[in-house]
Amino acid sequence: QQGEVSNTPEAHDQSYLCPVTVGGQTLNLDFDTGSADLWVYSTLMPTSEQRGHSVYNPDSSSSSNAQSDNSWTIQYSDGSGASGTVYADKVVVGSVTATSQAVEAATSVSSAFIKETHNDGLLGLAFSSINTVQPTQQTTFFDTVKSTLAKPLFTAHLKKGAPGSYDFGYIDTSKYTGSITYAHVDTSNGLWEFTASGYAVGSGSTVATPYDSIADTGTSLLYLPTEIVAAYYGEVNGAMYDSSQGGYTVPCDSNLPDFVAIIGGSRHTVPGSYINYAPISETSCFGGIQANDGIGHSVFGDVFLKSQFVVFDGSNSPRVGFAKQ
Ligand SMILES: COc1ccc(CN)cc1O
Repeated sequence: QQGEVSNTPEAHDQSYLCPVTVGGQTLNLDFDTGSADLWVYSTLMPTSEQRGHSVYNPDSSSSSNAQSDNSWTIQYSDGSGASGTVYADKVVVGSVTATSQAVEAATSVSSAFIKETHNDGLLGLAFSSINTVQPTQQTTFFDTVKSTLAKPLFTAHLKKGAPGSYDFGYIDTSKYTGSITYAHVDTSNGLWEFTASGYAVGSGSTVATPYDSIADTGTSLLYLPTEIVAAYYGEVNGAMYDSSQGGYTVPCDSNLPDFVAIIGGSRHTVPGSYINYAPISETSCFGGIQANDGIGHSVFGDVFLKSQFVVFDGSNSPRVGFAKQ
């Protein structure tokens, strides 16, 4: 099988949500290549926390089966989290169907999620080795359906301020220009982890330096080594590290330089305008490039990914591919 589902950006392209049917009930989920749990808002949560969301009601699904011995709890790098119980149910993404997918029904979610009123949960697309269900670890939607897909891959086509798509099982050549360049993925941390080999700022010269990175659709910004971040903002008049904001800010009227990442031996360019992420005040804007301190690797999040067509190849030698949109 193969299929396509649309994604729609939240404000500032902070996240991208896709309609998914779970036991015949449609929820809008954040597809996250940085985690491996499919969890949903549910009727098991306090009613007040459900308000404004579409929720999964396992009792009203004719295809749900409680996995009563299993539970889950997840913490994300931004400090948010959720926990709950587990059901097996039918999950449909576009036209791709998992007849019995582990659906992690939330009993509790952290305040950061409650604030995202259109987000009804996450669909993890990292490797199942980091799924949090205990005592019996479960597979991601992609791993559940992979053997039934025409090709064992999915693609991400995220756009700046406009709907895009995720495709499963095929590469739509109309969604990119030029060629796709691939980088080998190291799956030992359960992530789409690769090594970028250099960078350039604007029209500046290319600096060859390897940096361990992940492709993460569930992270909004582009997190890079501190020396690369300093080199970038060193080219921006009025840029500053503002500890009260927790990162670099730029004047909102800046003409920001492009950022070029060298991956798979090719140049992949983020337009400077994508690096003006969101206004903080009348004149100050939060930078879309921030330091990766404390994360342990660089994170190619939506600020970068929305300039690319990205292939997540789950074959026996996993790799990520990037092409210009
Ligand atoms: C609070 O919102 C989120 C927290 C964590 C992730 C996964 N990186 C996605 C979210 O939308």
